[in-house]
Amino acid sequence: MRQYLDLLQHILDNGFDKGDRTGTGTKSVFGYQMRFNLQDGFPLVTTKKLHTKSILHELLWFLKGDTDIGYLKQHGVRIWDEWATEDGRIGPLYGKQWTAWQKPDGDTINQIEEVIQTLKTNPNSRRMIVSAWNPADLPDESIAPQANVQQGRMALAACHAFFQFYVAGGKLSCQLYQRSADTFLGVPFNIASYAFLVHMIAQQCDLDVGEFVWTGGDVHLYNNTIEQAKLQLTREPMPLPKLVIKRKPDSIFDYQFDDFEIVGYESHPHIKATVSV
Ligand SMILES: Nc1nc(=O)c2c([nH]1)NC[C@@H]1CN(c3ccc(C(=O)N[C@@H](CCC(=O)O)C(=O)O)cc3)CN21
Ligand SMILES: O=c1ccn([C@H]2C[C@H](O)[C@@H](COP(=O)(O)O)O2)c(=O)[nH]1
Repeated sequence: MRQYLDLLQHILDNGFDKGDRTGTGTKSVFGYQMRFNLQDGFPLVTTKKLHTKSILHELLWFLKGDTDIGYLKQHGVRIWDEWATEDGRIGPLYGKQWTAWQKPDGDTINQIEEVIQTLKTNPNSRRMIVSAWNPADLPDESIAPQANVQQGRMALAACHAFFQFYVAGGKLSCQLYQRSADTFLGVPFNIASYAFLVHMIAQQCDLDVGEFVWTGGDVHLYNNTIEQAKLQLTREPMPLPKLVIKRKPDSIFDYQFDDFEIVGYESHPHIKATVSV
């Protein structure tokens, strides 16, 4: 994961000091791209230990169309706790937009299902896109996440907002546009999550995996994660692990946690950081 270390260094060298919604303050650059050839291994950061269980449960939760943190809590995943209402809701975020985008006529669109259908029938299409960026459901930045949810809006505006698939030479690639990127805590999760998703969709469509291209907008290191980023830069990356999917479920919506095994994940120790809310 040299690409990730290069990004940390790039922000330290070129980042502007920039205030932000959470009040923590950041070092920030605008626009950055990383490419991961998924044939080279599964892109899990190795210069700190990642909690893959949280990443995979979160993705399976999105695919369920679920926006209630009950499922995450049941599995001991706490990464959405700070943004949920007391009764566990985060509003119409990823799960809702991916699988049940609201149409004006009352019907809904399952964007994941449609993309898979197109991949199977017309893989040359240049329109294989999923958008979580639904302006009608965006929160008001000046009030708390929970207050937005009470008004029927997203707790946070979608960060991994828009992704596109591409097929060439029998391989499935995906590019994500992430409008806002917490490079220390969020980005390692986001890269691994989309890598899981590409493997799952490739299996469903009988394709090999190609590249995951990560494109970031406001790419920042919160000021309370700068020392942690520097510590990571003193560590040598290790060889990437491999992902094994043990079964081919009937649909993208039928995967279970136990279907996945990460083989050979070696990493340096975990590094603690406080998430900015
Ligand atoms: N500031 C901020 N950064 C984010 O990455 C982020 C948000 N807010 N809000 C919404 C979601 C929630 N996500 C999160 C939230 C917390 C961790 C986190 O604390 N990670 C720790 C512990 C992981 C665990 O317990 O599983 C880590 O060390 O990676 C990661 C992603 C990603 N998103
Ligand atoms: O999947 C995610 C979700 C969130 N983030 C980060 C990016 C920002 O640091 C915050 C969101 O704050 P905004 O003010 O809405 O930009 O969360 C992430 O990196 N990955």
